[in-house]
Amino acid sequence: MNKFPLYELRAVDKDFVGPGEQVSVLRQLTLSIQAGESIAIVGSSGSGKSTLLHLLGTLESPSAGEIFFEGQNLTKLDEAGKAAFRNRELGFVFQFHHLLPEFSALENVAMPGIISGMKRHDALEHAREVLAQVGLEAGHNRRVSTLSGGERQRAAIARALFLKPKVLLADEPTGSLDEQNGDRIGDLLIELNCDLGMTVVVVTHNDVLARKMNRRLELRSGELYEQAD
Ligand SMILES: Nc1ncnc2c1ncn2[C@@H]1O[C@H](COP(=O)(O)OP(=O)(O)OP(=O)(O)O)[C@@H](O)[C@H]1O
Repeated sequence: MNKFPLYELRAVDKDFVGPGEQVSVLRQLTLSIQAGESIAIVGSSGSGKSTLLHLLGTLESPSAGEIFFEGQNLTKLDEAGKAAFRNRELGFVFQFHHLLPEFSALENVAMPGIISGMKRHDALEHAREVLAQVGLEAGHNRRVSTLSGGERQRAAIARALFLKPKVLLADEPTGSLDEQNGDRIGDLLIELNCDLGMTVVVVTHNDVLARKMNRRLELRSGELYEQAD
């Protein structure tokens, strides 16, 4: 067991500097996330949910404070170090899936493996297994442009899982889906959390999805509040 929390945020600020003004989005955030938790980040539009997710994903850097991952100070990493960290530990899922429409689901899912130097045959083989894990075994040879919204989001989750990340960071993963498909994606995220012990952090406006997670953190006026059940 690692004695450190998975994530630890210490007095994190995030400001954006615009023309003539500075917007203070996150103020003095303190947060601990343990391995195996499932967390929803909620709050009104513009409250800084995506910004917080981007900080956890090292896609943005804090303006002040520090972010640790298993005791390692992420704030001290250079760009190459951050990229290596993201590849090794994180899977990302976004609202609009960001798959390549002209390639098959299988090729899209195998992409992180092929990019990281795996043999194409092995990458495709593993992609097949991961697609089965997300319930998309039947659609793997179809081009992404022919898949439904729910199927595309499953493929996107499979791609995020391909390199076996410890953490899945999802930004509005059900935002472009109807209620039923959104619900299924929420169940899938919980399955991955429970069955694989993967830590899941989702940013969402979807209350049903948020309630599936075991912790809900609400951003209000730049501060974080733990919501009670
Ligand atoms: N790169 C940036 N440059 C300047 N301002 C930014 C940048 N990214 C975010 N912001 C600002 O920070 C604030 C928080 O944005 P963020 O996208 O994190 O909110 P959110 O809670 O995810 O919103 P939504 O629910 O609408 O997606 C907003 O006022 C936004 O305009």
